[in-house]
Amino acid sequence: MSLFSKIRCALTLGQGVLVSLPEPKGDEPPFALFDQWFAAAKKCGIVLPESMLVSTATQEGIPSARVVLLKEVDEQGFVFYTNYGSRKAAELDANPHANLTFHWNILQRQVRIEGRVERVSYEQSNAYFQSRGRGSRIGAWASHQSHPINSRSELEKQVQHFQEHFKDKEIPCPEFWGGYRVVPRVIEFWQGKADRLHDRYVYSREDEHALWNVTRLSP
Ligand SMILES: Cc1cc2nc3c(=O)[nH]c(=O)nc-3n(C[C@H](O)[C@H](O)[C@H](O)COP(=O)(O)O)c2cc1C
Ligand SMILES: Cc1ncc(COP(=O)(O)O)c(C=O)c1O
Repeated sequence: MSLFSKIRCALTLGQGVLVSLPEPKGDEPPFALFDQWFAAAKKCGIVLPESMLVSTATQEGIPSARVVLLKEVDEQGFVFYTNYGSRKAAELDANPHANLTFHWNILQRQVRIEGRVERVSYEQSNAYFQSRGRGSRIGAWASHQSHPINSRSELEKQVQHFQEHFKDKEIPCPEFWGGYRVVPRVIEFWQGKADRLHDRYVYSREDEHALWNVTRLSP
């Protein structure tokens, strides 16, 4: 084992390369395992463990991907917040399917999630929006995300405009900003192991009312 691997094992208390994934049982849902891995990622010092790659595609199947932050997760799905006028939103409106990919480097873990996508309610978006700092709330109003802008000063003018507009007032969540929930149909857990002989388990279900199946995949 290389020095780097030894340091990594020490830092992560042997999670990752040293510990095999427990054999999953029959039709057990994958959420408990996701929670366990996410908690481990938060504990081991990874910067922004909640960052994930969101891949979308146009109706013609042309893909695009970008990093966003996971803000809520439960058995209903995985929620991130964004601008409903952005490129990703246009792609999701036309083709409501996405893939989420987490890579927790030091733990040698990857999780890939596939599923249909729906918008969360305005109430849910507003509840999250109100938890953000005032600057980020103004920023959301000021930015036409993914649209061309002539200069930074144009953006700053927009910021100033909304600072004045909302001076001493509550800042509501804009109708053009909110959450998307990815309702998982497939979740793959990948645990890096020595000699590239990794553990891979893929959980899948026909739809969100069906039971989960789990299968081991070759590395
Ligand atoms: C670490 C990190 C976290 C980010 N989190 C978000 C996020 O939660 N929501 C968001 O809209 N953009 C987020 N961004 C910006 C996106 O990567 C992207 O630039 C933006 O959403 C526009 O993407 P689009 O043009 O494909 O729609 C984040 C970027 C980074 C690097
Ligand atoms: C443009 C944009 N929107 C939303 C977010 C979500 O994060 P937060 O709500 O913590 O600002 C980010 C995070 O980087 C971001 O860059």
